[in-house]
Amino acid sequence: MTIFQFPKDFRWGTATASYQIEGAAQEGGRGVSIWDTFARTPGKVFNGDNGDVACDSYHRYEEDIELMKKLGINTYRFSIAWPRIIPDGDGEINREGLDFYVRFVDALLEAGIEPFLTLYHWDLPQTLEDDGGWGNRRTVDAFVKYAEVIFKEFSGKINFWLTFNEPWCIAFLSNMLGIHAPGNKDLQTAINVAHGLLVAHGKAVQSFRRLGITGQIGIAPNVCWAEPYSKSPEDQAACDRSIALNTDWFLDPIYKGSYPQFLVDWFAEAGATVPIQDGDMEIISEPIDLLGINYYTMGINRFNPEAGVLQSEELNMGLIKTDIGWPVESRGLYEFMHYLQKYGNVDVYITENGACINDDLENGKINDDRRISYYEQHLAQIHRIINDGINLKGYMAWSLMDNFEWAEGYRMRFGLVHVDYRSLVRTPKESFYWYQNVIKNNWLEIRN
Ligand SMILES: CCOCCOc1ccc(-c2cn(C[C@@H]3NC[C@@H](O)[C@H]3O)nn2)cc1
Repeated sequence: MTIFQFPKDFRWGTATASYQIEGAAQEGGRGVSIWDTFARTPGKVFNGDNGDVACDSYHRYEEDIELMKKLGINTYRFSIAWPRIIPDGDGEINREGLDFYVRFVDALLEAGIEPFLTLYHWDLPQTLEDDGGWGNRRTVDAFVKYAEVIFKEFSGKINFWLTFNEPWCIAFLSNMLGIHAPGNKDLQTAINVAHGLLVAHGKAVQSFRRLGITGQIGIAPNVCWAEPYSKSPEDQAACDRSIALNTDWFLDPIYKGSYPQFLVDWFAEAGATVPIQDGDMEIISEPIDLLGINYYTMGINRFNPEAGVLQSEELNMGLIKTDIGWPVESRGLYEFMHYLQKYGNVDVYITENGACINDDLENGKINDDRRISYYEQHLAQIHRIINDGINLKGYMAWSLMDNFEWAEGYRMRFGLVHVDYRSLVRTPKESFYWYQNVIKNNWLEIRN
């Protein structure tokens, strides 16, 4: 038996997102988001699933908070649906939508749970996408208007703020690969989206400072850690490109005020350029207070000129995989956190980490041992990272409950709590009780 003791002020939490859990898509004055549109486009989402009902957390959030209290978390990461606040994107404020989140945040605080808010977790008002989306400065200005409404409403109640969740997914997964909403498949569009969201991030941080909003603000990139298949420079360079597109492409502008030149040059070869306007980089590099890091898996990559715009191919190395097909390899989290130190020993929270394990109910229980094993491995690496002196301040498991997993619909389950999507009955899995014990003890026991 090995015991890993965590720091006494370490934050333990779980994470969700508005479109994935709320449902009530046509209630409370909510407007249409790009995910409502994308999910209704034939062939985009498995089984034609959508977020119309999801986990019905819009109506069941008090039940969800009871589960959080039972779990013992002190931090809960969630997102606000922009289309509930300003339904057409940049017009009138929908007070009914704002009041829903006021009730929710007050209930979290009443339960002694710290709200950890993501302003944008992918549900862009469709009206803005129709007018060019993140590549149009109208959307940038609309985001700042939306953010300022939330800042003013929740200053003093919320102390942890994230502008964007997984900017690589927003820009490249959704606009170069076309796998997520809005489904574009164009490199220049993706680069325009990435730049637009970065300018929006910077302007929102400037507003946050100007308005004197309480707490700390940052952004939550998702990690792509990759190690070379061989010692060849070509394989290492392929890994460098993959890692940098998820991380450096966004964090270099924020922390250094410029894009990583080797990738700018790489994209120029492909005929794509960054639409930088005067003053943009100064705006983007407005200092932030924290980083959220989302880690799921890592790859062994090699150079392959046929492997997409980055010419970086991830190989199947025969590792154990989760049910969504991602290799279970916690070592990448440790390696990435040391890679991240090039931006300084900044305050970091793991804002997403978890396993897609599709175990179902058996005799009223869900024996998701594979999820427990995944968490054991990753929390052991978290302890190792802290022990190395890295400022890792907290951990939020993805996810509190099974939910709408984007293009995979409801077939892929990441939750510590099982959701029956017909009855909406929530059932804590064995991993819930395992995590409950880790939180209660504030230590991890690795079984022999
Ligand atoms: C076949 C080619 O494939 C290219 C990569 O395609 C993907 C798809 C999906 C992801 C992905 C999904 N998640 C989990 C979510 N994070 C945010 C939260 O909302 C979770 O639901 N993280 N990354 C990455 C890459």
